[in-house]
Amino acid sequence: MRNIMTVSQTREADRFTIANEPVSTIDLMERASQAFVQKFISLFSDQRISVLICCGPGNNGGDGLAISRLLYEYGYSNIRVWIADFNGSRTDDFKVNFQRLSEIPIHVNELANTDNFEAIEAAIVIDALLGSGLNKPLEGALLNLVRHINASGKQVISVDIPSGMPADGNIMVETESIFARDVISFQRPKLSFFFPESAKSLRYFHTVDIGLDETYISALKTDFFEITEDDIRSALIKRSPFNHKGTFGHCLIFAGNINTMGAALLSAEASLYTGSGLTSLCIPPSGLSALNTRLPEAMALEREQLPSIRNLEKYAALAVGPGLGVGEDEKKYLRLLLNSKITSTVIDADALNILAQEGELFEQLKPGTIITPHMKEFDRLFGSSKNWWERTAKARENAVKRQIIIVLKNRYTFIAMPNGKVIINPTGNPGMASGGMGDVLCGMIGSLLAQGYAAEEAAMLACFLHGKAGDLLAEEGMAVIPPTMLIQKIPKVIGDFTL
Ligand SMILES: NC(=O)C1=CN([C@@H]2O[C@H](COP(=O)(O)OP(=O)(O)OC[C@H]3O[C@@H](n4cnc5c(N)ncnc54)[C@H](OP(=O)(O)O)[C@@H]3O)[C@@H](O)[C@H]2O)[C@H](O)CC1
Ligand SMILES: [K+]
Repeated sequence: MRNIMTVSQTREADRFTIANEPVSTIDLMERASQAFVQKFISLFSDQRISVLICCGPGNNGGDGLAISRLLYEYGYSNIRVWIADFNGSRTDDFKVNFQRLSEIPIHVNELANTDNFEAIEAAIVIDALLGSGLNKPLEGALLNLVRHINASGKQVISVDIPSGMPADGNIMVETESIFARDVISFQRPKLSFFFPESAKSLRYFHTVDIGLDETYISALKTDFFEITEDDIRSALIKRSPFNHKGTFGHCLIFAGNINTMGAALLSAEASLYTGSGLTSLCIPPSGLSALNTRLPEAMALEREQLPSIRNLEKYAALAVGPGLGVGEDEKKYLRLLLNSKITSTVIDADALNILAQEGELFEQLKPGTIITPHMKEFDRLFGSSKNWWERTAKARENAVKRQIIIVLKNRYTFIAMPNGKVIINPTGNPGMASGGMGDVLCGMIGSLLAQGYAAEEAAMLACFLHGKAGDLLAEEGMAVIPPTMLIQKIPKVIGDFTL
């Protein structure tokens, strides 16, 4: 896991690195600027491109000045610099870089404290106005400059973070900032980049290593972690020669209704392709011929038969909810299943909507149960929130209080764990935004639970592999990814990490 630092922890890591490496602050700034420039060159290799670098008075601006000099040294000659120093005091390292820049022929314009800014001619704007030192919302001339840059329609590349964007996740609806196409962020992504409200401030982010002490950083106590490929490699168990279908468990999926049988089929197919030894799908009779035709590997269990089954614990895991409906029969059977001896459970979609209506059933969830709400389902369960920061806080609080795992689905899914940590899944892409993707995820989680993975691991693995399968398809040129196509990719993704 890669821990995500807060701004104050980044400052601590700075201080530790400066004292212990040791390295001077000005050399660290140079290193950060070099790292930025290397990434910039990989994005824009044409040295004739015109670049305007907008610098504030702090160290973010100091980076901007160093970046201007370095770009010039790398052959980018069409460079101009604007300094927006409206009332802030210049930091020492800003002053050093200002002096260094004066020794090379780059046009520097110190902007007056006014709202009258000249038109931006350059093709690219590098935004080094404010970084992680932001301590209040933008206002006055600086806010107008930010609006002027945004209105120019030019491609903006931000240094460390879009100016005006708070870094630690609590982004208010009214927050205004630079809108950057790319952000080149130092050492770690900022927590805010993973929150949906970040969409108004940036499109892509890249993280560059500036040589802060990693041993120190990984020992910092943080609440948010990002899943890495190494985590997946070490968590996924390789199959052994003497394994048999019994080794990989039996997943029972309770899903589907007359008009939403497809959701049940998607979950069952995802369970099969994720590797459970056996998959049974519990559906109404109207879905039986579809199941037998489409998924010969899966077994059918008619819904009405549920009460007569004495040994439900033969199912190693239970996945409930996709396309289920919220009628009285569904409520009755859901209650029966959640009260059964099956201990590994994932609850999705309509089963969550039933829980939102049946408070006492929700209160009785077994420890280690996984719930997978999207935003609307989450708000139905836990009440509305004014922003994602508040919603995430509620997810953490409830995961701890109820000792359950809450998979709060989004572009970057947040997995709130019973120990209070939030695990962020980095995989996935906009091509996956279609109905049915959640049903696939639910089937994958059920399958991993059936195979014996602990609930925390099953949630983390399923989210990562699900997004990764989508990413592989995107790399193959798929702009739109139908869930059935994603399912086909799951065995390959698992193979990439285990074979
Ligand atoms: N380890 C690293 O990641 C490194 C990062 N570097 C770069 O340093 C910046 C952070 O630099 P810092 O000087 O701390 O802060 P900023 O440049 O972001 O801000 C400067 C000052 O601006 C004032 N401020 C804050 N909010 C506003 C606002 N809304 N409007 C106007 N002015 C504002 C504030 O000063 P005050 O006097 O108001 O307190 C800030 O202090 C980081 O982002 C990186 O780019 C290093 O270069 C290398 C190591
Ligand atoms: K910035």
